[in-house]
Amino acid sequence: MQLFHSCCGKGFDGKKKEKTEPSWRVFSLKELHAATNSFNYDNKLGEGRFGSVYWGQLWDGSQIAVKRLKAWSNREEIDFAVEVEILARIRHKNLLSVRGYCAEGQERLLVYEYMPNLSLVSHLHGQHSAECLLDLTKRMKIAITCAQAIAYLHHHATPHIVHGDVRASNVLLDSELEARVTDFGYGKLMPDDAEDAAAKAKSINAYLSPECVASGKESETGDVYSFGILLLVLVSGKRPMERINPTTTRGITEWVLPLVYERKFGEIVDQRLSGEHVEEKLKKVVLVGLMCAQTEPEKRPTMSEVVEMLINESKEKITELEANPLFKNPNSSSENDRELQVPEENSDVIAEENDDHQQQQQE
Ligand SMILES: Nc1ncnc2c1ncn2[C@@H]1O[C@H](COP(=O)(O)OP(=O)(O)OP(=O)(O)O)[C@@H](O)[C@H]1O
Repeated sequence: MQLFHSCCGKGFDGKKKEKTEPSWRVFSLKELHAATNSFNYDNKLGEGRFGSVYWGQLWDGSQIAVKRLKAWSNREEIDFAVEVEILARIRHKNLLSVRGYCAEGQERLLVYEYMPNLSLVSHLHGQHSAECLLDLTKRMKIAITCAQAIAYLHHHATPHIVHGDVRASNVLLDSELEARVTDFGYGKLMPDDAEDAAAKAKSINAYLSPECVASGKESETGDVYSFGILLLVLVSGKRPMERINPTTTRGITEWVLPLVYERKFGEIVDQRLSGEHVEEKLKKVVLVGLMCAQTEPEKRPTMSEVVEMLINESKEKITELEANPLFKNPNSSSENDRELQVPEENSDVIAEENDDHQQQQQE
């Protein structure tokens, strides 16, 4: 199908795009085979719910990541192309947009710019974690720029987009360790049979809000909840769900909240970072993370408000934030009991990032 072969440099409506903005285009299967050494196992970067990702290099030397989608072959080429084009038009400096796609025969592939520093997960818990490349400044910047990227999807993109899968493995890092949020808008692209698999995977996703788990539906407030968990993971270096004994797991909010009641912020902060200054700065991130991860969706801030809270440097703001009833110890007041849901004990799975497969690939 040649539908969009002539679209390079133009939007769907035919208007010229900014010259400086990298444009999307259609790739041929032959070109992607050549770039990835025929999807060689050695080129494989990892595997997610929707397929495997391969590193590749184009004829001009540029590096790409190619996501080879599984179970999409029944998706009509034209529907697929239209949906990809909508996603490809979403541009923000902290979003990793689709650079192009390939739809030939049974194959459906998405092409992205290659991110040499992989994902946030590999820096917090994976192959880069020992190097501790993410200092305080970088973590603060990642928190703010990710919030801005998601706020852009919610409030400024046309159409507005619910990310639906905000988590550390979907925050990729470029050569400067700057964040690029990826994997947004997949809900629209998915065929029905893949949706079931996705729903299953999501039911064990520790980033997912209680109402999204219950309804199976994505929402902006659900994204805010997931972003709250992401902030807590970023500050603490902990996983979103940890096994505390052979039969019990504990969600990150369940661990953080009692420490916040006692104002023991130093114990929450990743021990690889140290010092008073670090604790003070990251305190705000912890508080904002908990505000986002409240059980009741209507009590969560919007992503624009989250951005505002994160960039505001004033001490008064932090004091104001800290005075929120949410951070009062329920044992010292019967009112305003815990607003945050303490995740139920789960003896079946450690609902982590689904990143075990990823780490196996990378280590
Ligand atoms: N553009 C990219 N540059 C570098 N690595 C990438 C890129 N895109 C994906 N990866 C890596 O490929 C692996 C698989 O990514 P993928 O997005 O398919 O799954 P995931 O995000 O880990 O899981 P899920 O699909 O369930 O959200 C991950 O290790 C990810 O870090």
